[in-house]
This record gives sequence, C-alpha cells and structure tokens, in this order.
Amino acid sequence: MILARTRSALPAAQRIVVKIGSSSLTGPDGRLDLEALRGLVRVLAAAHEGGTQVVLVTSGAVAAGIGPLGLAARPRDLATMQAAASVGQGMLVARYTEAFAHHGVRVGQILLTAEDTVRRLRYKNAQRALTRLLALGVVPVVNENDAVTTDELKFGDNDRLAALVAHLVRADALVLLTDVDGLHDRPPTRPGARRISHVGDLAEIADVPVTSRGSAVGTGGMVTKLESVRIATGSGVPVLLAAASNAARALAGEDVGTFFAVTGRRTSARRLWIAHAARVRGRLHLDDGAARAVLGGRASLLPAGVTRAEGEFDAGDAVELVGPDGAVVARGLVAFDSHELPALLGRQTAELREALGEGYDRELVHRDDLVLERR
Ligand SMILES: Nc1ncnc2c1ncn2[C@@H]1O[C@H](COP(=O)(O)OP(=O)(O)O)[C@@H](O)[C@H]1O
Ligand SMILES: N[C@@H](CCC(=O)OP(=O)(O)O)C(=O)O
Repeated sequence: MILARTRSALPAAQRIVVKIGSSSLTGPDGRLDLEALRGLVRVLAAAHEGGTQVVLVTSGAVAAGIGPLGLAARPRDLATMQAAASVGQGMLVARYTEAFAHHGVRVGQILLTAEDTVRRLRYKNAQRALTRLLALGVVPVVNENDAVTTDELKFGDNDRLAALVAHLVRADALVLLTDVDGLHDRPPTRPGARRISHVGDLAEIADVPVTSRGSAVGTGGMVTKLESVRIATGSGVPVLLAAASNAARALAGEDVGTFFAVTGRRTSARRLWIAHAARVRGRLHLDDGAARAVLGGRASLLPAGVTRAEGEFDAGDAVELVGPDGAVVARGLVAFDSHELPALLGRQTAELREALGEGYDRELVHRDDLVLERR
C-alpha cells in the first residue's frame, strides 16, 4: 500500500495512536508540565475535530507521583514505582480530562498489562472497549497498569505498549512523541548529530549508534523506541518519531522527525508478543533434526530434539531456540518448567508417556507458540 510508505500516510490516516513520553510531559523539577500537556491536547483535539480517531498512550504516571510523594527522583524499585504510579495516574488523567474538556472532547482511561495483549480473551476485551470508545467519539487515554503490574509482566516501557495498542486497534499510523526530533545519526548530545528523515527498512540504520539511557525521567531511550518501530512497521503500521513540540507539523505530514515505512504485514497479537517478548527466560539447544524441523515452519518442538536447556523458567515463559551452530532459530513459549526438563530431554514421546504418565507426552513448544527468528 503506497500510503504506508510515505509521510502522506499521516494526514490521510483515519485512526492513529499517539504516544508521549515522560520526558515531554515533565519539567526540570520532575513534576508534570501542564503547559506541555495542554499543548499536546490542543493538537490532538484539532485532529479529533478534523475526523481522525485518536488513541493517546501516555507515560507520566510515575513522574506525576514524584512531587506529591516528596521523592527526590524517579524511583527505580518496583514497589515505589507502583506507589508513585498509583498516586500519579489519577492526577495525570484528571489533567487530560480537564484539558480535553476545554476543547469539548471526552476521554476514557484504559490501563493495560502485557497479559491483555497476549491472552485471547483479554485481548478481545481490550479491543472491544477501545473500539467502542472510539465509536462514541471518545479519546482513549492508555497507560500501563503500573500500580499492579509485576516485574515479569511489565511491558518494560510504553513505547512497546504503544506499538501493541496500534496493532490492537488496527491503527493507520503510530506517532511516537519524545524530547528529540526523530532519530539522529548519532545521539543528539554529540556534536554534528543530524536528523534522519526517512527510514525505508530498519536494516538501513543498523549502524546508527543509539543509547538505552533515556532522559532523567524517561525509560529506555532510543533503543525501546526502535523496538517499538520494529514491532509496528513489521506488522503493518508506519511510525513517525518526532519531538512533542512538533506534534502538529508531524500530523500534517511536514518534514519533521523520522518516518519509518511499513516493512511487514499484520500478524496475530500472540505471535507479535512472542517475537518481541519483553524478556526471554532461557534457551533450548536443538539437535540438527529438530532445528531443521522448526525452521521448516510447521513443526512443534518435541523433547526428543533438545540436547540441553539453560535458564530458570516456568511453563508459559518465552525462551530462545538455538541451533547446533549456536544461532537463535526461533522464539517460543515453553510448555514445561525448567526443573522438569532434565527428565524429559532427548527422550521419545511414547517413552515419556510410559515413564511419566499422560501430560508428559505433549510438545515442549507447540508450533502455535513458536515464531521463527528473522534473518
Ligand atoms: N541516535 C539517537 N537519536 C535520537 N535520540 C537518541 C539517540 N540515541 C539516544 N537518544 C536519546 O533518546 C532519548 C529519548 O528517550 P526517553 O528519554 O526514554 O524518552 P521518552 O520519555 O519520550 O520515552 C533522547 O532524549 C535522546 O537523548
Ligand atoms: N507507565 C510509566 C511510563 C513508563 C515509560 O515507558 O516511560 P517513557 O519512557 O517516558 O515513555 C508511567 O506512566 O510512568
């Protein structure tokens, strides 16, 4: 589709997901910057008025909780982050509700966890709520459900969450707003850094140095943004990455920020999650036959084809499947806990059923839970 390859996709988009990072919503003191928030809302309300459906994915809950809790800086431990997010999220949504109401637009809060994008029922649930809100002319305001999200289940960052939401609502484009106007050919603090305007394929920027250190209040830096870009463009959604201060020009299709063209087609949310699971818990080493079977694309992985396992994981966790040459061939959700594996590896299915009973003759990684590594 021609639209998804150029910036003209943006003004023509009927449904967009816009993500704004903490760095663009907070002042130097770490508190919410109301002027910045209102500036963003002005732009989004105008897009809404023009007939574009807008989903806003907003960070800033933890940052908004820093001031009221008297914390010196953004907390790094999970419990204090949860507490700060719990205090901050309410304030954040109250501010958006007021700011959008000023333009006659209603908002609805949606808090998601990783599970909502993986488990079919929950995925459908989230999708139904978001679609209905949009049909009712409401701007959904989405964030991760930080106050109850455990370490394992965390999206890790809102950049990834935004890409998954863009997939969920079948957005025509994803707009990532941050404190820097797009990807630069080197971190923008280095002298001579220049903006890259268009990326047709991520391979073009393989050599661009990016840091994972964000601003003082942001998380993930440019690395998580590029991961988000990879998820979105690889599943049919083009991305524009720009400075929040350029939001209006970005939505108008002007030459600001970096445009990333679509590189792949829409895929299932579950496969998307497996391919980009925030955290891989272990590795299964495959023998030659198993590696070839998996690479063939239609086979499940059986215990018989695995020579050794690394890591500690529970059934349902994401693991890497490694071929005899040491290269990762696929990612998948493993069906057993790691402590069960020594008794299973290298043994035939029938033998396992006989020795250990029904239930132990199942696949180690079912083919529906397996995604080949892109080469
Ligand atoms: N090559 C690069 N081009 C642009 N920005 C980069 C690059 N490498 C690192 N960065 C950094 O990424 C930061 C944005 O990430 P972050 O602070 O996490 O933002 P947010 O809070 O919006 O999610 C920028 O401030 C910038 O310093
Ligand atoms: N959900 C968290 C934001 C986490 C996050 O990814 O922040 P950022 O890198 O600023 O987009 C919050 O609301 O504070």
